[in-house]
Amino acid sequence: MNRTVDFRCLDPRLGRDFPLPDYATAQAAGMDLRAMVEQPIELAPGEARLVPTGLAIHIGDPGLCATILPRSGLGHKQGLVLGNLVGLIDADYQGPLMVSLWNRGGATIRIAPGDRVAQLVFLPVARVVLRQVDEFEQSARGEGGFGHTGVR
Ligand SMILES: O=c1ccn([C@H]2C[C@H](O)[C@@H](COP(=O)(O)OP(=O)(O)OP(=O)(O)O)O2)c(=O)[nH]1
Ligand SMILES: [Mg+2]
Repeated sequence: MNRTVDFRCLDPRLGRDFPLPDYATAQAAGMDLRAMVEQPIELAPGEARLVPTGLAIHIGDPGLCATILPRSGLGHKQGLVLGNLVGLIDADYQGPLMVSLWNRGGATIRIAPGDRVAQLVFLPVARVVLRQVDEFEQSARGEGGFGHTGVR
C-alpha cells in the first residue's frame, strides 16, 4: 500500500499542459520532476541554476523524507546532474520544491519548460538520540576504514 503525501500545485501548467508527477511503472522508485521554467533556459558548461518544479510537498512524518536525484540518462549522457548532488527534503518542509541543475558536462544544455530533469524518491528515515561515551565497545572493524579491507 502506497503512503499518502500532501502536495500543492504551484504552477497552473502542471496538471494542464504537463502531467503531475507519478510513477512511470508499477515498481518505479522515483517520480520525475519537471523544470517549470517560464522560458527555455540554457546551462553553459559548469553552470548551476536553481529551477522550480511547480510543486510543494508536506511529508509531515519524521519517519520519511524525500530525496531529489539525477535522472541517469541525462546525468550520464549529457552531464545534467544536481548542484547539491542529492537534494534532501525534510518532512517538515512546506516550501516550493526546487532543483539545482548543474551542467557538469562540456556542452551547453538546453532545458524547455516541462522537461523532466530529476526524480523524487521517498525514503524511510531513522532519527536517533546521540549518546556521548568515552570509549566504544570493541567491534570487529574497529577504526579500520577507507579501503583497509583491500580491493580483491
Ligand atoms: O534540492 C533541494 C534540497 C532542499 N530543498 C528544500 C527542502 C529542504 O527541506 C530544505 C532545506 O534543505 P537542506 O537542509 O538540505 O538545506 P540547508 O542549506 O541546510 O537549508 P536549511 O538551513 O533551510 O536547512 O530545502 C529543495 O527544495 N531542493
Ligand atoms: Mg538544513
